[in-house]
Amino acid sequence: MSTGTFVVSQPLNYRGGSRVEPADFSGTEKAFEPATGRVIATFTCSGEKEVNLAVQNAKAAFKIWSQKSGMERCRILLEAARIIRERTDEIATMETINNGKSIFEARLDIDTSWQCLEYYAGLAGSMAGEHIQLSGGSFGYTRREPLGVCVGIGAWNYPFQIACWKSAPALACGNAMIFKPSPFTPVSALLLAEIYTEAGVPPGLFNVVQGGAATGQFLCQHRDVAKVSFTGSVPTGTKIMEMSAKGIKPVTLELGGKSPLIIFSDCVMENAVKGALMANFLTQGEVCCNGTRVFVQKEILDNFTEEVVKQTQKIKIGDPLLEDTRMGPLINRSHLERVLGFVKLAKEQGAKVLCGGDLYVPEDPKLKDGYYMRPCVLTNCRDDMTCVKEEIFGPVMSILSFDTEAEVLERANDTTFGLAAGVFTRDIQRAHRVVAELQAGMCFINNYNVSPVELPFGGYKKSGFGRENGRVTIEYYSQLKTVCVEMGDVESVF
Ligand SMILES: NC(=O)c1ccc[n+]([C@@H]2O[C@H](COP(=O)([O-])OP(=O)(O)OC[C@H]3O[C@@H](n4cnc5c(N)ncnc54)[C@H](O)[C@@H]3O)[C@@H](O)[C@H]2O)c1
Ligand SMILES: C[N+](C)(C)CCCC=O
Repeated sequence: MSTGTFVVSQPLNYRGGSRVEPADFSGTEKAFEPATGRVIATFTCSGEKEVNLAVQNAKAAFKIWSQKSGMERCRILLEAARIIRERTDEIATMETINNGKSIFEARLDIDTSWQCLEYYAGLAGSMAGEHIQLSGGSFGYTRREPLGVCVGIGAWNYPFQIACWKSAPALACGNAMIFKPSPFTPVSALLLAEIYTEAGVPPGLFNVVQGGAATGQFLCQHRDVAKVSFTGSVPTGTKIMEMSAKGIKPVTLELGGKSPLIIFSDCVMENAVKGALMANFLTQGEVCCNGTRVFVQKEILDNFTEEVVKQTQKIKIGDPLLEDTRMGPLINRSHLERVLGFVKLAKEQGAKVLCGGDLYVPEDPKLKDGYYMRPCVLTNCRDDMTCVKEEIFGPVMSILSFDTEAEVLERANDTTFGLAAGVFTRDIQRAHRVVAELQAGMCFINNYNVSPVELPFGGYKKSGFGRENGRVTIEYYSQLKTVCVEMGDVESVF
């Protein structure tokens, strides 16, 4: 498959074990190939009737799936993980075409997707309650039970990975899931649905409904939906929480960020520079946990900045399906304009552009309508500038200088977000002291944006709550039942 050739011809909803056209609709959407600006799919957004049908199917599948033993679920999830791994190139290609990220990166995303299924397959077999001895031979025990039909709502930056990070723990715990991708990236979740079916899940256990806000609302408000796991922006997260509050439904919110990356003067400079690039330019900077506020200790500011700019200018931008491309186009035209607008405002507010921050037009004529920009490094930044306070969600790094540990900690924490943070230093005591003070759910020491699925991921403050990945996520997709067993006679107080 090459850039500029793919079109979607099959239905994009998945219900009861196969692709279907929605029973009704609440509008239409177009999905693009960001590399060329071409429309690759025009699809109908699901209405209330389609959402009801998806819930009915999920409920029927839940009855079968929740009765299976953990080991039975484990085997099916392992088979799905195996198929994803085997089809990595095909899935990554689809992701690259619809999202714009480089094929090199998309393959890494698919790796953390099948690894997530493997990890929760392992936990499915070992999920267990407790036995508690009581007086007189009586006892109690706890059962970890599934919630029922869970809804997953995804963002467009990691379409396949988000679907896996939500569905793997949900299914491992015995739940069914209805997943709604972002209307910008509707394609790859269908591959996951087909893979689950091929691996042996009951029809209806994992369904895909397409659409935007209206479809999402039908899902969140449905009385038979037990839980909502959402990845997206803070404003939408607020609405999801309000809707869930009305139904007393548990929610997981994976929201935005404006994370600090702190570079102390005793760092290994080469690693710190690589870390800053990893923290800012993966997926064209469209990453929730990016460390976009790069605080650099004064003594090394000039050396660090010079090296970061040099490495940023070397990033190969272009056709994301080419093996040597490391930065593709942004998700769509309006987002590209928004990101360029942030750079313009940063300049007006006194920041200095050291490189990039402008449109990039690749030489290949088929890419001329794509949404490319050069990655940008800003200096002369102050904490009160818009580029330092707001989530840009594009390839824009803001460099700030600092003197002392106490000062940088105060400035790093001075934000309503709290998704991630990073520290580069050779001083092991300082590294741990600093991360203990950072108000962020995901902290990195001497690296950034790596994502082993064994580690819980999620935010503090307005970046959300609940976790994805790691053992703890089992608690977000299950509920605890306590059973108290009397072995003697009832001693009534009446
Ligand atoms: N913390 C994380 O793990 C994580 C990961 C990726 C992206 N993000 C965040 O996501 C944002 C970018 O993604 P986006 O632009 O797709 O976010 P968004 O909030 O616009 O949309 C996210 C999803 O919510 C749906 N939606 C929109 N309105 C809705 C409503 N009223 N009810 C129900 N569903 C609704 C959308 O259709 C989409 O599927 C950024 O802020 C980024 O930081 C967070
Ligand atoms: C895989 N990363 C880079 C840690 C991103 C996780 C999801 C955030 O947008």
